[in-house]
Amino acid sequence: MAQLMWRRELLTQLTKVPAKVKKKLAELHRKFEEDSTQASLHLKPVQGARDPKVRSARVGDDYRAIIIAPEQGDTYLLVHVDHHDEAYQWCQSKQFEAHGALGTLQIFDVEEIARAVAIPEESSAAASAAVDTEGFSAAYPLDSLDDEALFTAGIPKALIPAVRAVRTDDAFEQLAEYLPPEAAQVLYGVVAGMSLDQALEEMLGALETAPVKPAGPGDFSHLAQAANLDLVLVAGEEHLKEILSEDIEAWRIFLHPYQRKLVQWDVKGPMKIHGAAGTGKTVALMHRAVWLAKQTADQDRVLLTTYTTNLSVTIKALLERLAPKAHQGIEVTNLHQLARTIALRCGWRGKVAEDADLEALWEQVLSQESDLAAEFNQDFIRSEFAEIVDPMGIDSEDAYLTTVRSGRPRIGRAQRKLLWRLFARMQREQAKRNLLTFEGVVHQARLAVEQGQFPRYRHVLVDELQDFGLEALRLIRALSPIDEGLANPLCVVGDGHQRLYNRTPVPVGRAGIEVRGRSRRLKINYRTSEQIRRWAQGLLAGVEVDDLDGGSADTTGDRSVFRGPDPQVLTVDSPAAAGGAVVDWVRHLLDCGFGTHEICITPTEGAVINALETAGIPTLELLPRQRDPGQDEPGVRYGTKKRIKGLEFRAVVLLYRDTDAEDARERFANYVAATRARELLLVLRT
Ligand SMILES: Nc1ncnc2c1ncn2[C@@H]1O[C@H](COP(=O)(O)OP(=O)(O)OP(=O)(O)O)[C@@H](O)[C@H]1O
Repeated sequence: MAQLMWRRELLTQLTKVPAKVKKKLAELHRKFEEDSTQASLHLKPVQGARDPKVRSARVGDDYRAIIIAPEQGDTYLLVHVDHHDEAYQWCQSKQFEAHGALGTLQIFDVEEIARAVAIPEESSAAASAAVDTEGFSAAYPLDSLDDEALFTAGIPKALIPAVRAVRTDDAFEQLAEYLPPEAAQVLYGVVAGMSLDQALEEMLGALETAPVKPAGPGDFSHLAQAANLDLVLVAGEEHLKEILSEDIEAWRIFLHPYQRKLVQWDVKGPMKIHGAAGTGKTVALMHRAVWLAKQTADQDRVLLTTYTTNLSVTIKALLERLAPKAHQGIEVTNLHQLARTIALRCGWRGKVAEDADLEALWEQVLSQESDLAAEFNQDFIRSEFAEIVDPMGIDSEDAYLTTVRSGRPRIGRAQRKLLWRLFARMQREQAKRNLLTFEGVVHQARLAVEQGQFPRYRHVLVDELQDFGLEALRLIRALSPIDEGLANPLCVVGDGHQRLYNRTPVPVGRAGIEVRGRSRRLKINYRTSEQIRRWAQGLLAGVEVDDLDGGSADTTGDRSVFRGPDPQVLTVDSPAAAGGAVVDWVRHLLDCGFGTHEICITPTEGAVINALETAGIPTLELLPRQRDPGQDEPGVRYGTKKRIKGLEFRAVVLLYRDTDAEDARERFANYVAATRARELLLVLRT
């Protein structure tokens, strides 16, 4: 039986073609599955096409589908649909080849590249290759790769001379636009200083299986197993219907090969995925949850937990779309909800302390122990409790004396002993009133699970791990079957650049979650333009960012899949001036066709919101525990930087105070805020 693989870009084209054409495409697909002889399918060679494998099929009076017929095997590729003339024009000078080293499909146009960048004569390229491989000149990082290495990196043979001619970053950036995307990614890694092997592993995620190599450039039979960025094998009628439906988003069906490998990585112990904002971590985690749920017995439970409520609400809705059936087997919640449920089910009957409760207790404790308290700054006492004692579940002097307090001001043993008296008193006062902080509830839940009062899950998956404190890590460890030796017990995902709540990085290893050898980093940004990604990354220049397990996060080779305008940075001298600038900008965006729901302002600033309302532009506050209603409810969104975490918008206004640069926490928050923007970012400095 023949197979027909579909190219990702068809999805965007499908939104523009009439329903009749989509129906014809579905018929064509079915015919392939039934009988692929070219006579029955009426595939016609395209006159004058550079690549002899190009065929066209009629899908409506004036519409043609472009199909690539294999030279070996029985896998065909549906690569384009358009009006007759445009479709023929599109495929005229392109080549379609299965790459001999990577095993992926590559589409390239030598003529187009020659028009855009100068390609040297074969002979001079060969001469320069000979010089470089003998090590005489290594002026540009790519010089270290000879022709064979460039081929191994995924460059089609016909494009090797063009790559060899590159001598500067600008020339490389220009050429990279035209290279097959996976090859461009590998070369970006090399240009950033990686060895070829490293770049192949880091950028394409070679985990353990080598790609299946095609018998020749016209053999597409192994493409389904290759690290293709943009081909999908349609699996059955339902899948086809889904692809042809209006609202299919690319993330639901096209995973980056690295994401795909992580989704289906069968591991013996806990695993970790990290990566900067927008690199598709949540998408990979959701697909993994579905993959696990589909192979789990009915009685076994799968847990997916986040730190913030808003992200868990968003994930729940996305999972329903991703897997209408399998999502029912996945429990989605956030850490505090989870901990509270466990604690309540296990008999805890207390109350979670509000900020006001804690404030009143601190005042009491500090006045009762005024001599002791006078030895320290009061803010220091409270923050030491909130950031160290409470989240780490410290309940004895010994534990406090020996705890690691990374990121906190240094204090000696004698000072710790004095401080402990205050903390112990605070804990006693809480216990008397049956009050627990959120961290305290997490601690109770952890104890209950460890004592066997609450059943474990078969698979546990965690997002926003950077905000989990030590007790929270211990809780998720206890909830997963790590100690039972079962496969895929726990998958944790996070990003040290986005730590907003838990100030002190806690390596997962400290909670007994051993991920060595099972940790991978995603590098390709799908959300944000390259310009916004770089600007946001610049906000954290000089800040040490951790990899969630005691190492540092390496952003070498990080890239966005698309480019856009530079962020606009304006200085304003008052909130009223900021309001005026925002109104002008939003009006301009609305004129360009943006919906109000696609624009977001952060943090909340009354003068700006009033200015919009006064100008007749509706606004909508992003609320806790609620999903963004999307286009159903118009209004320019606004909310705190914490609230918009986990969301994304076409355009974002970031109200930036220059003093933010002095506070590491604000720098992280600004990074999170800026990386919510997909296309446009306006930064208003005050
Ligand atoms: N393979 C993919 N194809 C297309 N789009 C993708 C893919 N993977 C992720 N995306 C899109 O990229 C955006 C970011 O993805 P996701 O939210 O998973 O990233 P993240 O790493 O969890 O981000 P953050 O840490 O900033 O919250 C989303 O719009 C998502 O739909």
